[in-house]
Amino acid sequence: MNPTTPAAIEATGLSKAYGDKVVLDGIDLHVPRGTVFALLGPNGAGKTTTVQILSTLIRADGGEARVAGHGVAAAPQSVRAAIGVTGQFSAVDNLITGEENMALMADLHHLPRPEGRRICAELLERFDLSEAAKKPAATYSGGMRRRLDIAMTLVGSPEVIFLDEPTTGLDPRSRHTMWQIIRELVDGGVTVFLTTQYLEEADQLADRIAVLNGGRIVAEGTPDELKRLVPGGHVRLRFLDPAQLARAAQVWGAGLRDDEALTLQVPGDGSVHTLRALLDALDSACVDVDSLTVHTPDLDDVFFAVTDRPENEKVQAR
Ligand SMILES: Nc1ncnc2c1ncn2[C@@H]1O[C@H](COP(=O)(O)OP(=O)(O)OP(=O)(O)O)[C@@H](O)[C@H]1O
Repeated sequence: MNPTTPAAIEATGLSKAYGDKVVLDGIDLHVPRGTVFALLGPNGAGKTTTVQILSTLIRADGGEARVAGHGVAAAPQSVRAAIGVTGQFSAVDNLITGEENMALMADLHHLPRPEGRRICAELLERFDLSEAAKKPAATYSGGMRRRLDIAMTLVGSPEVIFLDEPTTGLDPRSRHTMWQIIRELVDGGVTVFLTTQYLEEADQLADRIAVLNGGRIVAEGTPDELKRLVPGGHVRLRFLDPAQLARAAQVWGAGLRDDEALTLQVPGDGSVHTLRALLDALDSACVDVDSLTVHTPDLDDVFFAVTDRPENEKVQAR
């Protein structure tokens, strides 16, 4: 990253409370231009609140933020001119057609009519909505509506796009289409700030991920850095009867044992070498294994590890 290029999003010490409830307790953010940043967190962690502050919809109680080079408090109009926001509550008007929704956005951005029409037609085509363009948005599927929402956002050629849970409720195919769209946006130089509850989504898309919990960022890093925060993988062995399980548990005192599921979880990275040693040891102890599954650490493990921590304890990813 060129240190002279200002970041797309820069925030220090952002705080926000509703009455007694502290929602954000001093969060710092740094999102370089042309990258995807994912903000993860459990329900109610403050993800939407963060997006609302950065997109000037609400004011922070404390701290500072700059988006696309403009202060959110000092120059909200300049921030708004440089960003696009698609949220859980989309801007799509269901009563009018896709094309009319797009034309409204072109008017809002004061685009001259012919240019506006051209841009809208191009975007409808790009998001595979040309055929449905003359139908009311109420007849669109969830995936089509999200695509229309993003297409509408792009009419204003934003530098930074906030996507608040862009794929919640979409089926796997529509979710993959949306991921592809997001990748193409970034290839085109846009910065994407994404909130999601889907760890796989952050893993797939984000250059950097921050996990918000209890009003603070409790972990931050690249997906790989975050995965390194949790201990290595494990192998889960399933047995046919309690006697076999008990015998195996004697071999691995340290394993995590589930008497109901008849499983024993033992540390292991799933390499052929480890698996061979494991099976040899079971053979020597005359233990029959019904099946085994290998589990390598993923973002789920990170998420549960860092959101289980006592509040305010930040884990540094390296
Ligand atoms: N206008 C408001 N008045 C009072 N409390 C609010 C308001 N807006 C948000 N909150 C509270 O702030 C907390 C954070 O909400 P926020 O919507 O930012 O969370 P989130 O991480 O986006 O959650 P979700 O994943 O469920 O969308 C919640 O406890 C919510 O109830």
